[in-house]
Amino acid sequence: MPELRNTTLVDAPLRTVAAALLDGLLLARAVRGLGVRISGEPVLYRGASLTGSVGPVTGVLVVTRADTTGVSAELVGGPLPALTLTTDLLHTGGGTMVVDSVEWTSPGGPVGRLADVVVGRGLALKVLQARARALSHRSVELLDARVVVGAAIIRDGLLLAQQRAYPPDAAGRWELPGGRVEPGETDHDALVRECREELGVTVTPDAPLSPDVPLRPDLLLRAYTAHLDTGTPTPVDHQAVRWIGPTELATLDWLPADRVLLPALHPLLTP
Ligand SMILES: Nc1nc2c([nH]c(=O)n2[C@H]2C[C@H](O)[C@@H](COP(=O)(O)OP(=O)(O)OP(=O)(O)O)O2)c(=O)[nH]1
Repeated sequence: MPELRNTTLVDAPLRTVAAALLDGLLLARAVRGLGVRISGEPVLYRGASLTGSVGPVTGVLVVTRADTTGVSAELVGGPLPALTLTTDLLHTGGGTMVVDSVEWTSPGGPVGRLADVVVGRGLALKVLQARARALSHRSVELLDARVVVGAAIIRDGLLLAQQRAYPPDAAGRWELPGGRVEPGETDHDALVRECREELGVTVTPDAPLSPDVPLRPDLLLRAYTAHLDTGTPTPVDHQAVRWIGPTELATLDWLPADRVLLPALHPLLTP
């Protein structure tokens, strides 16, 4: 199976580069001008799909891994050969090493193999290099982003989720309790304050749950696991709050960014 690799050193911590990698529009922006069109969701999560086309040929890439170690995606269906795109992140003393690799099956026959070498490899390398440049740029942008903290409060194997009441495009969708970190606050301070204001409860935050998730150019979501110390969660500005189990987790209409958190949340819940 032919394979192509591209390695880039990004001058940002692994946590920031992992977040930039989850930007669903990064690849689409990177390949503009290369004759490749990509569309998809604003954020990459396990199970998300991206549609790519080169000329009249279209394929669907499905994300199979999106966590702090990197992202993988596989091309499914369509007339194109089987293709796997893998990006691994490695912490180094001088930044984050990004190792991209693409593996694919060659089309059959001598003409197919020639097209593979001339067209396939050339295009794949250009796409990888353009994506690596876009990733560096997005990582540097995210270094200055404001942080929205989210609390994954688990009790008796259930997760506390809250349902937004506004704005109209988010109303009815589910999220974790939390909000923006104010200047001078730590992430933990902000989580404790937001849970008191939004739900009337006292919580103790613990460790980060998953990679940071990019929300906007200058905003990212950072989720922490947390314990409920005192109080009964009562919605103040939200439509509802609910304790949910592992089965319900996948069926709720979450905000898009929260879909990234589901694989990390699932093992913490018990039926
Ligand atoms: N608290 C919280 N916010 C989330 C989650 N996922 C997610 O995309 N967000 C978004 C929704 C909001 O746009 C932003 C939180 O900002 P905020 O606490 O100031 O809420 P807000 O509605 O007043 O903010 P805004 O969008 O009106 O600027 O983060 C989540 O799980 N918890």
